[in-house]
Amino acid sequence: MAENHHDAREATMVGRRTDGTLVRRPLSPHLQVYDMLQMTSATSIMHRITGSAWSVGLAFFVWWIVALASGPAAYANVQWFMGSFIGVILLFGLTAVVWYHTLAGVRHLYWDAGYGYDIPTTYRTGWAAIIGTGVLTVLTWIVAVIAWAS
Ligand code: HEM
Repeated sequence: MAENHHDAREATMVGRRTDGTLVRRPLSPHLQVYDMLQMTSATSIMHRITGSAWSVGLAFFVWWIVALASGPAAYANVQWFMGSFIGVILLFGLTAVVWYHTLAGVRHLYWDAGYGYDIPTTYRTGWAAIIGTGVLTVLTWIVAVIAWAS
């Protein structure tokens, strides 16, 4: 496995000068030189995915607001969909998406202030964002269900 990575890297490091002679030039590391998904890359990828998912989720929010202004029939459609099995799964997923993106965003603010760049801290804050997402998502739904039932 390690040898394959080495070969791939060697291959990309060889280039040609304008006179045709070979030259070995340094390139910044790319995907093929990493052994596995690490906390740094995994949390970064999830931040971008949740940012995109949040943008899509906003379309549902707009649907809800427009329906609210359009009258009872339009609003009933939204209520029906959001209360369906798929609607509830979607809203639950969106809750997790929004919490993760926000917590990872706060992690960025911490970095922007100049802290938390060492590997152990990166792992601690990464786990905090992941576990925090689970806890806050469940708490949000407990509060929502209590509010709905009362
Ligand atoms: C309506 C709410 C939001 C939407 C739709 C949204 C969407 C996005 C998207 C699509 C990206 C990826 C951009 C890219 O990779 O080119 C992104 C990145 C980012 N978001 Fe959000 N976001 C929202 C709220 C927030 C909040 C509340 C925070 C902070 C608490 C935040 C912090 C960040 C940061 C720091 C990045 C850059 C991450 C990086 O450089 O790797 N976002 N957002």
